Amino acid sequence: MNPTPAPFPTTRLRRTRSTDALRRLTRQNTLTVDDLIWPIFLRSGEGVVEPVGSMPGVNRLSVDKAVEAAVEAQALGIPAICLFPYTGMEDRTEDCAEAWNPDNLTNRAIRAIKVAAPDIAVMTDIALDPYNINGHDGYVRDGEIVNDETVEALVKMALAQAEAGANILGPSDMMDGRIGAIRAALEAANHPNVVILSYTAKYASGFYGPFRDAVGATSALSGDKKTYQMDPGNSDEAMRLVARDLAEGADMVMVKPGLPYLDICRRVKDSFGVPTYAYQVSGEYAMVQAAAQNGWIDGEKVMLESLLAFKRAGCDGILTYFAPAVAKLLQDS
Ligand SMILES: NCc1[nH]cc(CCC(=O)O)c1CC(=O)O
Repeated sequence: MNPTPAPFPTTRLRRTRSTDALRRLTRQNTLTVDDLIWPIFLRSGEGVVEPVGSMPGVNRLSVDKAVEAAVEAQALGIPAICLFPYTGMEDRTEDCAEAWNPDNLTNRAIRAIKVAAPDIAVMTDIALDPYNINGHDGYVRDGEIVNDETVEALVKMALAQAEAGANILGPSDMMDGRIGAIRAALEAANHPNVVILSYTAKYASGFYGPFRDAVGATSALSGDKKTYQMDPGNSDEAMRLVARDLAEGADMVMVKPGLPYLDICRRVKDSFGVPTYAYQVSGEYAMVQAAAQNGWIDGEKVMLESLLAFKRAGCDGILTYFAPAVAKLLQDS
């Protein structure tokens, strides 16, 4: 379809923009609370709400406070919450065994949230970085991030999370073959309905900086993640990754970071037509908040506009630290 507008003044494209009613009537994309996944940070302790310096408005929460957040999110109509543990050096070992401890921070939080807010979908992160002595998402052997051995550990981590009651597993590690291995293990362990939202096109990005502060990974990480996360120059490779992950049993796919990679979101949606998500990551959030705090932009407007952009680019939903703020705004409007 390629409509040819009649010449001016028969066609005046401003006509349909001239009133709020007409603008609403002709709007193609809208943002709703159903589009939101809220990432939260967990930490040990009780009654703890600890601000993350580089992410104004975001806190690390002890399990009891995370439960309160989940109850609030459920009441706001947010469909899913995503859990990330803050860990210190004492939680990190060479074998990363804490990652599949049934009583680790994430697994305790999943169980508590499923009791208090049973209707909200609980999503998790699968990667070894919170528990790895060197901060990498996979095992490091002689300076190399090894693939296959890491996948075996990721499967154990995934099963422990499914066992705790997680609804959506989010492998964020970018190892090859992990989706198929996790899917087979879930089927074998009688978890047929656990969803895999694969971090499929995850780029080696500078936009993850504040997140690494939030989870305590900044000082732990040695080197960079370029041998497993994608090169920001690539686009075709993302299509091959999506095809691969779908073939291995992913139910939903993700592009990450968000705004700088909207072209990838659009290509994925057009090429595959599958449930497609974007992660508006910590650095994107921090940029908006910092500029808003300085009075340089209208934070609320930019928040809504940036999230609507994901819908326009074809995304079915967005992981965003703005989720509760947006949900409240949408409720009031
Ligand atoms: N596997 C770790 C992980 N899971 C989500 C994020 C980033 C999220 C954000 O920046 O908001 C990262 C960081 C990384 O890969 O170093």
